[in-house]
Amino acid sequence: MDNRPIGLLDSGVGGLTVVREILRQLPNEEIVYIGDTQRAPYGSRSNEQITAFTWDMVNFLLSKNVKMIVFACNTATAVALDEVRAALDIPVVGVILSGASSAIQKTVNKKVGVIATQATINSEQYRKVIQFKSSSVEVLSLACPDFVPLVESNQVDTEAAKNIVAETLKPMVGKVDTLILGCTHYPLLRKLIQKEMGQDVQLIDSGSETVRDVTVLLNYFALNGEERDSIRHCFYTTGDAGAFQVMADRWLGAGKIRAEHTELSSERTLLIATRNDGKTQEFKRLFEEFGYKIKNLKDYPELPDIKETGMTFEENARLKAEQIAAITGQVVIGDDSGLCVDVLGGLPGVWSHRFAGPKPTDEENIAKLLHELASTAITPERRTAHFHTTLVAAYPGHESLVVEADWQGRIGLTPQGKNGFGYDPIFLVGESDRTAAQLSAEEKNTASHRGQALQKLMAELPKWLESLKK
Ligand SMILES: O=P(O)(O)OP(=O)(O)OP(=O)(O)OC[C@H]1O[C@@H](n2cnc3c(O)ncnc32)[C@H](O)[C@@H]1O
Ligand SMILES: [Mg+2]
Repeated sequence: MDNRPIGLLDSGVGGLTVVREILRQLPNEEIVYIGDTQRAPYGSRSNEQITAFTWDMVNFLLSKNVKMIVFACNTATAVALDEVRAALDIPVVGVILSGASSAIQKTVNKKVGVIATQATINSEQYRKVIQFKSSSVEVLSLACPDFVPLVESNQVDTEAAKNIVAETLKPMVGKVDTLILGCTHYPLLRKLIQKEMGQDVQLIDSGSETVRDVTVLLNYFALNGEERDSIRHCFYTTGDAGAFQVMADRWLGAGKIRAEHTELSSERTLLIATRNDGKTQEFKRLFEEFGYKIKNLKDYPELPDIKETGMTFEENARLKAEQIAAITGQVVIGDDSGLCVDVLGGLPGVWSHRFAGPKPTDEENIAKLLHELASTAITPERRTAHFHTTLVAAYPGHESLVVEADWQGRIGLTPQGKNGFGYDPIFLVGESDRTAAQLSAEEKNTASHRGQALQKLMAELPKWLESLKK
């Protein structure tokens, strides 16, 4: 027995259709619900944003001590479920598998339709699951981007809703005998959808199918709640609590639950232990994609200068990250990077910044390097080099997370290009004759040592951040 609540997340009010089933089928379970109404709809957002927002909701639910998380949102399931599930040690359930399985059981003519948001359709998750389980079933998919806004703005009973549903479903009508409502908002439009598709078409509510899986998991992991009087459900929205309440009253019955407004800490801020503006600019763009804001040491003038006394990139990155984390008590990302030229045995390497002296300009470092290579390395084959980045995420009292990446290229004969920083004007990328300083910021970030290292960091960071709570 376990009386902790079940956490449900959704981009808005759609997940209430799952709540209704939980209240009906699992009366001993307490619910904590978070709807990110403020940032809905999710369906037309990028995968990076959907994943970042989903993590905001997951972290919120974890702070409420939930025993299981239900993604009551197809879009979040399609895009972020696997990542979240791998990172957490409580059960995490999504809506897609259950809806797909039910459709396979119910179709007679083996033609199943899926209507969902653009992101869910793009992910092809329903098609993949259905055809993996039963390759003879044909799947017809249709994105309905206008449906969620209709529901979120409480317009389901209007003439406009009727017209939009009719117009949108045209390509689906007459083609299937079973239709998956692949978005938890859509059951709120059920009557209109049924009318348009015809009474013979079976509509599958993927959310309510999911509750069956929740029941199985509660039994399997012995997580069922006891019968008790003190059950208090908590419903939170990042948008307007009043508007959410109207939808909840209508869908669950008047006065069944009380909605509260909450903020999600979406402006997650990470401190990067650097004073280098060029690097900071790159980190800013890269981290923004994942929903993080960043600060650097210039935002904290009182912090000491950390001496880079290490002999390796990792030692230096650890020095910066771990010392600043110890002082500030927060998560800090440290980075040490540099240019390693093969014919110089890897120099300037960890000394890249101070290659030409204690406080050189980028031009002085470049001039010194070109001078070193002038006599020994004339042919392009003798001028091979790579940039290296080691990234360290540190938090006091915890093992740091370390990742690294290289970017291969050659050293040019003269500086070319104005973008980037440091040695970029003489770094010919790969086998090309363009320098890193001739690439746009996007081009550089996609390929560079720092961009690649950050991709690796982001793959592991959620799990590592989670481990800090233990
Ligand atoms: O220690 P912080 O404050 O982070 O700033 P820093 O400039 O000293 O940073 P590093 O110790 O990592 O030294 C990296 C040097 O290597 C060079 N470098 C690193 N990444 C580069 C890139 O993407 N493009 C060009 N040069 C780069 C550049 O000269 C940097 O100053
Ligand atoms: Mg440095």
